[in-house]
Amino acid sequence: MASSRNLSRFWEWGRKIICVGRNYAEHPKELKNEVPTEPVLFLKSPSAYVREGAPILLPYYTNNLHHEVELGVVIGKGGTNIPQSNAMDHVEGYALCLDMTARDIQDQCKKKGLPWTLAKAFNTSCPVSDFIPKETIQDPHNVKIWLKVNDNLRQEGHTSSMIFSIPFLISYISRIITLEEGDLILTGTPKGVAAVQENDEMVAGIDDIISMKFQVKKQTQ
Ligand SMILES: CC(=O)CC(=O)C(=O)O
Ligand SMILES: [Mg+2]
Repeated sequence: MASSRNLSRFWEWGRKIICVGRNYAEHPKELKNEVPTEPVLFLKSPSAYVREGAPILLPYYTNNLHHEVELGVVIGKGGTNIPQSNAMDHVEGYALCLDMTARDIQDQCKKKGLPWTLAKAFNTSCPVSDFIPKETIQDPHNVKIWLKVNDNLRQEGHTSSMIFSIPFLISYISRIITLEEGDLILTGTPKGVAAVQENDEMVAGIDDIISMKFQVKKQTQ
């Protein structure tokens, strides 16, 4: 029994969104980044959450907004220094997520040694599906995540290709940042990231377990 409160609308809790980068070797390779030997972590703000029915907004300062489809892990029981051996007891469920990324801004930040906040943490940068109860996904390291843009398949990856497993990530993160009920961990994206334009329609899914649809719109000032 992980949670005392109902996490089926975890995005309304306003908790942390902790993202893992470069967790599928093929993705850092396609961006000519090094494959990590330790998890790469960054955060999104709770205002990054957006749900089906509302648009993903193109930030006014980017010309290259990329999609990254990812498996999200919803934390049900918080903790610090969580051992890998019981890390899965802290999981309440999952969600399909997009880590929307202003790639041109991220490239500039990397060159200047600046943080990725503008590239990764802007409003609507974290579209999420409905909550998926833990029992629905027997093995989170054995599902396919996919994303289509205007009906063209762009990303298709298998969670068995993650470099760092979910128990390892929970344990690693909790030694640095205390995990709380309602936190969301994005576990990294497989290859195939690419740009979206205004009015593009993205449909993403986890096998045939869940799918979600979002449209991209220009931000009106
Ligand atoms: C280079 C990145 O943007 C890393 C990232 O977010 C990922 O999922 O990998
Ligand atoms: Mg990502």
